[in-house]
Amino acid sequence: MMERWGSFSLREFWQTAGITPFSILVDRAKMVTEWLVFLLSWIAFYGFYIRWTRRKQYDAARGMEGPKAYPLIGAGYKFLGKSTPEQLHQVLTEITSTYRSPAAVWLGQNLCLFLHKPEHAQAVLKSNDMLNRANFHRYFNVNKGILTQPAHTWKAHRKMLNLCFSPSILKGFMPTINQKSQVFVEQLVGCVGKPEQNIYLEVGKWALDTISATVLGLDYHLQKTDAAVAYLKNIDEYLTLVTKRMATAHQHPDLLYILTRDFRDFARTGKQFYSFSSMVMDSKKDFINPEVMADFKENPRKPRIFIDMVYQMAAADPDHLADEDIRDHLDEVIFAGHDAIATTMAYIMLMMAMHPEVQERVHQEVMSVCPDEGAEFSLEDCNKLTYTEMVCKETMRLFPVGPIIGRRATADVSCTAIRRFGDRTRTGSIRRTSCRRRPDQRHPYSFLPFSAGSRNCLGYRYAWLPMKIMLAYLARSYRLKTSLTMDQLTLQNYGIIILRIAQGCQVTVEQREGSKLGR
Ligand code: HEM
Repeated sequence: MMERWGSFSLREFWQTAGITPFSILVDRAKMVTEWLVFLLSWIAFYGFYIRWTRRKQYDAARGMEGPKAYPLIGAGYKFLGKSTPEQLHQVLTEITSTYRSPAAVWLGQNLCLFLHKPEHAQAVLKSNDMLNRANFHRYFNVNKGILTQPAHTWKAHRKMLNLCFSPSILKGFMPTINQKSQVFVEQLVGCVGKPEQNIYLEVGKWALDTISATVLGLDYHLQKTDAAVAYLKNIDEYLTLVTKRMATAHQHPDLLYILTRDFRDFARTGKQFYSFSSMVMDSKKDFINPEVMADFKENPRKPRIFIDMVYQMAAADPDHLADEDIRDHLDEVIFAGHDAIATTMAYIMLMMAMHPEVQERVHQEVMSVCPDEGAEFSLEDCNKLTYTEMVCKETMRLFPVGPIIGRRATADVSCTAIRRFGDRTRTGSIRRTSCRRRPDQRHPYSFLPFSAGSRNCLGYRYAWLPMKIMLAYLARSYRLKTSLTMDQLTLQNYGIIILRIAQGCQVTVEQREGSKLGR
């Protein structure tokens, strides 16, 4: 009701006095109620929509074990405040050790199934409807290479890139792999007699040097210079930021992430991460000459080293394989290749240092196959190193560098114990294995260090060569020791897909009697 004093209304009088009149309060309450009704209807509608479009997933998850899920957040609270690699490892281990496979974990409104039974892993890895990587790979910000591509573009590329690790190519790598391992043991003389130290960086340099000189065909002599040190040191910071983002819900949307301080650090470390592939692409700039192009055209199925094959694919299909895509292919193989080999080798060395009797047996085997310190190992020699291979496998069983394989279903897939799960369901498969059974009684999918199925590790045949050869060179000339024990090791999970031992490769290095290295 408006009473007027001359030309001055009562409402204006109250407002001048700083008091809100009752009629205005009623107006506001009405407005707030209208907004609340709108918001609640919208939430109800959205909830109904989610429930309806994901009804298959809700059906599938019913009856499965898993942490309690709440509306909107699902079981996301499990990751609350758990954003460091150690904490992430603990959460993931807790989930897989508490709930039976397949365990249903709702992350927000997305259903993630954790499978850790060999039969379940087999059903997933053999299925043609499970060839897409899980969504969390997007946080690495590299998504057009062979490792991350969606299945429809990946298939043709993988068919070509399989040729890069054919027997004839691997045979051709042997002198370089030997030479790089020889450099490693020569450099290790510098660590003899020093107190216990983490030599992970040295192992990383060896791995990157070997990958560059073979898979990329470019020898930068990375163990003799510091050219790769910044790249290698940057990796953990980059992966820590990716891990934090994955475990922090409000950092998921790109629009919010770019406002954070972490984004600035991610951009900086990302630049360093891509610096290696930039150097490689610069080195290859003048590579595509008419002669090379003619060879690409005439021999499209000829086995070539990885980098040449990528350039051949780009020449054949320039519209779909631009410079950016070439860079992603290179970044992914450089990272997937060197990091997996370096971490696995570091753990094998640590395990040998912890188990002297095992180390002595490896030494004996190497000496029985190729005792001369200057002599190279052949492919036949490598095949004879059976005990050495068992030591590598046991280390990979205990510390698989890729502990989780994340895949996304594009159609219904059924496993023995999984009823059905539909589009957009994510599957995290944690590999836990048992060594108690006799090898012939074990399920073939109970030990998968390189995964299995058509999207398994591209470089698994190659990986065995540098690992066995470096280990043989090492065991021939050195003895490693450590004060660490198994229960002191701290496990970390980076970016959900990478397992690390926080202590790296903390050892003392002793030169064996009779070794002439550095003398
Ligand atoms: C000890 C050494 C290695 C281990 C334990 C390892 C393990 C793995 C695992 C578990 C995967 C995931 C497979 C899946 O999703 O099913 C993978 C993928 C891959 N690895 Fe390896 N890897 C190693 C060395 C290498 C090397 C040396 C290279 C290259 C030179 C390489 C290149 C790749 C690539 C390109 C993929 C993606 C394959 C695709 O998506 O088609 N890896 N690796």
